Amino acid sequence: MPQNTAPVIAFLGTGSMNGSILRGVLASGVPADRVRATTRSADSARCLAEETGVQVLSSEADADANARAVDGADLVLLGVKPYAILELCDEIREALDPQTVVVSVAAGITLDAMAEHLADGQPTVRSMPNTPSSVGRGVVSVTGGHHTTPEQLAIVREVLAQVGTVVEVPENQVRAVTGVSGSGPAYVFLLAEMMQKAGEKLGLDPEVARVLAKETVSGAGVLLSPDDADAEALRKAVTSPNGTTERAINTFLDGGVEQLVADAAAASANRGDQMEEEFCG
Ligand SMILES: NC(=O)C1=CN([C@@H]2O[C@H](COP(=O)(O)OP(=O)(O)OC[C@H]3O[C@@H](n4cnc5c(N)ncnc54)[C@H](OP(=O)(O)O)[C@@H]3O)[C@@H](O)[C@H]2O)C=CC1
Ligand SMILES: O=C(O)[C@@H]1CCC=N1
Repeated sequence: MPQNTAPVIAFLGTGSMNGSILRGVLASGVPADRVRATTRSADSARCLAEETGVQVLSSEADADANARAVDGADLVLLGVKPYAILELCDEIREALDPQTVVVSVAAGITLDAMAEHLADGQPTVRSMPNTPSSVGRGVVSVTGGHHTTPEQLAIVREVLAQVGTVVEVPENQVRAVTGVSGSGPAYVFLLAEMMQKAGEKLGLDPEVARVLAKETVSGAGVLLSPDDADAEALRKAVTSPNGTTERAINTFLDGGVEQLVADAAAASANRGDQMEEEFCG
């Protein structure tokens, strides 16, 4: 994306997720002056501005921070907690240009609910990203709203492609995306935490166990990175017949790990459904 024609992006609510996308966008070469951001507290605005060089406004210090940030923006990424998304739509509704595309990264907030809280015809996109976006290795789904043209969706895809792989899904599959990749990095980090604890139980020094667990998980992630990488083949390459790994893998499988992972992904997806009922009515 040529830098001088990069769309102007406003990140409203720039914490863990929107902050990851913002960092990924900047790392891809988009100049800081094409980006603005908001947070609630003045402290987090200051920290983010110092770290990134982006103009960050705080709603605590300026009640109009969000409305100011969307002025002249081509894209607006809503990254507050789900319960606050529709209120934020109300807040910025009058300040938005009719062509500005409003992208929500929130779990459990539907395109219909967003449309009800924005001006008629405002283009919207529902997205489900994940935090590896901060290092350009995110995976993110997009679903265009009723008033979003293919060209507008293409611009959103192009921006999000700066921070990872983009897939397009129908809205009824966002719950599944959430269960697999939105929440997914936490499953992998949990595994790393558990591997560290297992190492300690086996007698390793805690720091040595931490390094072994983290390097193993991140190294395995790198092996799985190429487009044609195959998780099953990579697993088999570690697993000698009647060797040590086979015993470990069988312990996982006999303990029901496959069902547990399916149940965990379904629990995440179901919580997304529940949030739709709670917040979108
Ligand atoms: N975390 C993740 O891995 C993922 C999160 N999401 C979605 O991202 C959204 C945000 O989650 P997450 O990033 O984890 O949450 P965080 O709490 O980390 O970030 C929320 C941000 O919103 C800011 N904020 C709160 N109220 C306002 C306001 N009125 N105006 C401007 N900014 C405000 C907060 O400011 P301050 O820092 O000052 O409190 C904070 O920066 C959620 O909707 C979630 O469903 C989606 C996919 C993955
Ligand atoms: O935990 C959550 O609700 C958010 C959505 C997906 C990842 N984090």
